[in-house]
Amino acid sequence: MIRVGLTGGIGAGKSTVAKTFIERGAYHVDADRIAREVVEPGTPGLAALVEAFGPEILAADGSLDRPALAARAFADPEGIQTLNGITHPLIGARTQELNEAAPADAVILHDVPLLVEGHMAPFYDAVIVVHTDADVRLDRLVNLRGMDAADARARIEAQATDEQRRAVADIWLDNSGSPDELAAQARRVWTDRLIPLRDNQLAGVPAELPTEPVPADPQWPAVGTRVVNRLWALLGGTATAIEHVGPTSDPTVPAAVGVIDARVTVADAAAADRAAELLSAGGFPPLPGAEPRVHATVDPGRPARVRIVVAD
Ligand SMILES: CC(C)(COP(=O)(O)OP(=O)(O)OC[C@H]1O[C@@H](n2cnc3c(N)ncnc32)[C@H](O)[C@@H]1O)[C@@H](O)C(=O)NCCC(=O)NCCS
Ligand SMILES: Nc1ncnc2c1ncn2[C@@H]1O[C@H](COP(=O)(O)OP(=O)(O)OP(=O)(O)O)[C@@H](O)[C@H]1O
Repeated sequence: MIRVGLTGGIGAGKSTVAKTFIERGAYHVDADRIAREVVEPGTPGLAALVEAFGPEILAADGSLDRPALAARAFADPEGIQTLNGITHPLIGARTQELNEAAPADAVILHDVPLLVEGHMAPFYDAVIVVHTDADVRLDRLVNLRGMDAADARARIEAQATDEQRRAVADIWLDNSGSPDELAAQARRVWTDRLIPLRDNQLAGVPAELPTEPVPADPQWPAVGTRVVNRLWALLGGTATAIEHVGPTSDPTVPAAVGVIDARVTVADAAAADRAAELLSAGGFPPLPGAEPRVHATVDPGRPARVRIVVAD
């Protein structure tokens, strides 16, 4: 199974991308839907919201009056913090249950608006960001969805910036064209990236690494940072240091083979064995034909090789 995070600012077009993947068999875990489940009538989540925001957030039938809560919660940063403090742990727990129920060959699509805000990017095999400029989103939310303009603005303000999303995006989908164009991009990502990634992970083999030098890519340091962050998420305390090394980490090289090389330092041989297991389970199986303790990614779109070294 692989876990793919899908995110984007409010109204960016995540639904179009999710629909395209679901039609192709993705196992959809939808944070907005879970957010509704955990505050249904009779839940501890709804009781906690009423205690924090008052009984005015309830409709006549006892269910949550969502616009009433939105008006209170998004009015100031403390309100947002209170809302998130109540709902996010409940959403996290339910998400975990759904992930555990996914079949072994699943492409789990975690549709989560606040992925960047929650610092969750390193916990996915791939992060997809759907991008639309904020002024276009505001226009669509107000004119196509009938959303209150002040509410839409407040949510955009409460969310991550484009720059923060770009920093974590393994795949960037631009939705400034038509919905059909966005769906076409999503179909290519599914076929050319996600399915090979999933199949490699199931087979326990890395994606083929390039061998020919190419002109230096200014994105290499940023990709290196993402790979290092992913490795920390996989290895945690098993590693003592994780670094982007080799030619793609050197901003002065004019050309290099486009592979992100990472070095994972561990304290002893037992930790090296543990790191190897964690890497294999997390999408970095051993690289066939290489010396022991050299692994490589299953992702064909982000070539990366990892060497585990035991500290002197
Ligand atoms: C305040 C609530 C009741 C308003 O409900 P409403 O039906 O108007 O919106 P809905 O839940 O469909 O969310 C629509 C979009 O608003 C944005 N949004 C929702 N909650 C938040 C938040 N806490 N911070 C920033 N943006 C948010 C997201 O882009 C989301 O996709 C609701 O959004 C809520 O319970 N939010 C807290 C849970 C949460 O953070 N959900 C986001 C996914 S984890
Ligand atoms: N390329 C597009 N051109 C015109 N309208 C679009 C386009 N993409 C999406 N929309 C419209 O913009 C609105 C927001 O799109 P959508 O619901 O897909 O975004 P979303 O990211 O899923 O939203 P949310 O953050 O609320 O979950 C919808 O009304 C949708 O029909």
